[in-house]
Formats: sequence, structure tokens, C-alpha cells
Amino acid sequence: MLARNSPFVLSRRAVARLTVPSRRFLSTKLAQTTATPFASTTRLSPTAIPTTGSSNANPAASTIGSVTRTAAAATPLLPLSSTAGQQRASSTAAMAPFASQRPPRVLVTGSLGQLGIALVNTLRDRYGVANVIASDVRKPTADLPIAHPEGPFVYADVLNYPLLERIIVDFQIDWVVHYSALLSAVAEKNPAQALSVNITGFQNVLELARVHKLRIFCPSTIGAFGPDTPKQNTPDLTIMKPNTIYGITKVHCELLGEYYNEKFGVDFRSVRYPGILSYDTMPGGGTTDYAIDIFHQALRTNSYNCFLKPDTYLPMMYITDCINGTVQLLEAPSTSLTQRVYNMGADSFCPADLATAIREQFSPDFQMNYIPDTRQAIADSWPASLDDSRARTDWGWRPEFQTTDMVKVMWNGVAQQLAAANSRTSKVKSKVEGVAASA
Ligand SMILES: NC(=O)c1ccc[n+]([C@@H]2O[C@H](COP(=O)([O-])OP(=O)(O)OC[C@H]3O[C@@H](n4cnc5c(N)ncnc54)[C@H](O)[C@@H]3O)[C@@H](O)[C@H]2O)c1
Ligand SMILES: C[C@@H](O)[C@H](N)C(=O)O
Repeated sequence: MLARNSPFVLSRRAVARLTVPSRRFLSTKLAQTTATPFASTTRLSPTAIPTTGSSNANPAASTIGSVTRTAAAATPLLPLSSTAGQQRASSTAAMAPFASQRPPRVLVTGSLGQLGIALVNTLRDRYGVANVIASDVRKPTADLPIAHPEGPFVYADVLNYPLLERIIVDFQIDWVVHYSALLSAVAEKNPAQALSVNITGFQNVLELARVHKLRIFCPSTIGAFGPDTPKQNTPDLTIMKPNTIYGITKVHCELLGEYYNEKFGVDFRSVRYPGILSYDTMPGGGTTDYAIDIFHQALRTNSYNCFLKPDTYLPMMYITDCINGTVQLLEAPSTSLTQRVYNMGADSFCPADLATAIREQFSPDFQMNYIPDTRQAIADSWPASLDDSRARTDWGWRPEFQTTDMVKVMWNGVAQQLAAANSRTSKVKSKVEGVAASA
């Protein structure tokens, strides 16, 4: 039995919201923008985005220029308080940097990925639905746990500079969270596309940040380190010679972001995320994906063929911590930052640790097989644990989920999702049987 506050409860609510009629608005908006991006400013004018009809509807919304702004006073910023197992973020940091100003207007690229959905949900809770513009190159689907489907969503290919600029101008964007990327395993299979999306896409967004004076957050990764990097407690400043195309693109991102910060004063911020675990959004093709797949397979078949060796230790983090930390850094005063790229760690585990935890806590006869593939070499080139003391000192970073918490929340979350899916299937089955019997 799950606690009332379990992540599954939120997730089901979020999914249920996708069925409300307001979803039609989203589909219409998407159809307009994908058919003829910005053919007419009237069609895509941000004023067309309703601020009512959402759970964050703000009666005090005011119009500034052509954009409906949400008054800060009527948009209470959520205190970031600890709520274990809740994917819409909350953490221990106390922060309300916009108490006397309007909230920022944020564009999130790659917003339909594993992390983008969770971040957009959280930012909309904090800044108001209409102030967070979600974007991607694919369509949002009904199975995604989007909490505010009525919120603005636009097509945005990060390789299309004029399109990005149009979005930034039309929506009067203040901050960009740049999540579009190809992850490590996918990038190794498509190096040319990875160079294009991860490098050219980032350069486009960074240059737009310079031109339009935006704050820009672009995550780096443990993949930015390489085989010569010290493995244990890896510091912020160390040898960075990655041997994957993903890692190379991320080092480029770190260095170019720092250059733009020093040379042009661009407010560039970044963290090196570990592998991120979530149960209601699926990973996009990385080396750490095993730590999510294992729960889905264990619950379906009571076994898992792991593509990494049993003792492959990697830094890992639960998505709630990831999103909380990201928001903390986004909102931190610039003066508190002593560097622009930070390690952000939580815990470190290996496949054998997860297998043991699953056996001990949930399924004593769980069967784990180890069949390492090309991802083993990638994992072997990454650190096992991170030193994130600078993030803790500079902007108050503190993770809440250790390995045991992650195992519990992942097992329960996936179990509940499977139960819900089974119950939907049996309802359909009994309906079909009912129709057949009455025929
Ligand atoms: N998930 C992790 O474990 C993890 C760990 C470290 C760093 N990161 C970084 O965090 C960011 C987000 O990762 P994620 O896990 O959500 O990735 P993801 O693969 O799940 O999502 C990436 C999104 O980018 C979109 N995209 C691809 N090409 C695009 C283009 N040309 N224009 C616009 N969008 C495009 C995809 O449609 C997808 O929705 C990435 O920069 C990734 O490197 C993720
Ligand atoms: C670590 C991170 O960058 C991503 N999860 C990957 O494995 O590619």
C-alpha cells in the first residue's frame, strides 16, 4: 500500500489531467505552430495563451507590452520543502528571489525528455503556468506525466536559430533551460547528429542568450569526465579528456559557456548531473539507463539482463533531487557563484547493489544476468563518485535521496504504474467480453 503522498498519486493525477478538455487547446496550439511556425504573430502571440483555466490561474495577471505577465504577488512561490517521493520538486532550500518582482519567463528546450517534463511541471508550479514555455521537436503524448497540459508548448528545433529567436522575442523570455541533447549511448550510434544537436544547438541558444541578455542553464554530465579523470570523489576541477562523442560535446558546452560568461557577461550556469532515476518518465538512451530498466523488468519478469558488469559504480541521483538542485542553481544570486559549472552528486551504486536491494526488500528470488555491451566501455570511463562540496557551499545543494530511498521509490512507483496499466487493460477486456456476450 502506498502512502497518500506517494509519487504515484501525483503521477496518476498528472496523467489524468491529460484527459481534460483543455488538452484540446494544446493540440490546436501545437498544430498551428508546427504547421507554419510563426507565420503570423497574431496566431502565436503569447497573449493568446490563457492564464485562466489552469490550476495556477492568476486573476492578477497583467499585460506588459504584448505579453501577459503574471504578477508575482499573486503567484506564491512554493517553498522548497522536503517531500520524499514526489517528482514535482520540493527541497530543503529556502528561496524566494522574486518576492518583490515578477517571476521569470522561461523557455525549456527538449522539454519532453526524461528531465524536461519534471522540470517544466516544477517551474510552472513556482512561476505560473503561462510563464514557462515548453518546447521540443516532437508532440506531447497522452501517456506523458505533464501536470499542466494547458500550458504553452511550441515546436522548437534548436538547430533553427531564427525560430528560437522568434520564440524568445515573442514570449519575452528571460531564462532558457537548454535540455535538448543526444545522450551517451544514442550519441555513440549517431555521432554526426550528436555533434549537431549537442554543439550547434547549444551554440545557437548561447548566442541568443548573449544577444537577448538571458540567463542560460545547460546541464553537463559525469560523461564530461574521461578515463584519465580520478575515479573516486572526482573534484570540479580535474582532468577532462572524455573519449565519447557525448562527453566531448559536453566539455565544449562547459568551456564555451564559461567563455561567454567571462567575455560577454552571459549568465551561464551548469551542473554535471549523475545518472538520473525516475519511474514515470523514461530515459532517453544513456549508459545509466540500466538503473531504471531494472525496476521495470524486475516487476514484469522477476529477472533482468544487465548491460553493465556487477561492480560498475556510477554516481546516481533521484529526479526530485535533480530538479530541486537545478531550480536552486537557477535561482541562486549570481554573486554567490564562484564558478559556472558545478559537480552535483547524491549517491553512488553499482548493478549488484541494486540486485541485492531488490532481493532483500522486495523479491528474494530476483534473477540478475550480466551481459555487458558497448555501454560498459562508456561507464568504465566515468567517475564512480563526485565531490560536490562547492555546490553545497556556494548555493546550498543538499540531496535528499540515498540509494535505499531511490530503490524504494522506484520499486513502488513502477509497481503502481504497472498495476494501473493492468487495471486499464482488464477494464477494456471485460468491456469487450460484455459486448461479445450481449451480441
Ligand atoms: N537523464 C540523465 O540521466 C542525464 C544525466 C546527465 C545529464 N543529462 C542532460 O540533461 C539534459 C536532458 O536530458 P534528458 O535525460 O531529459 O534527455 P532526453 O533524451 O530524455 O530528452 C532530450 C530531448 O531533446 C529533444 N531533442 C532532440 N533533438 C532536438 C532538437 N534538434 N531540437 C530540440 N529538441 C531536440 C528530444 O526530442 C528529447 O525530448 C541533456 O542535456 C542531458 O545531456 C541527463
Ligand atoms: C549520465 C548521463 O549523462 C546520461 N544518463 C547518460 O548515461 O548518457
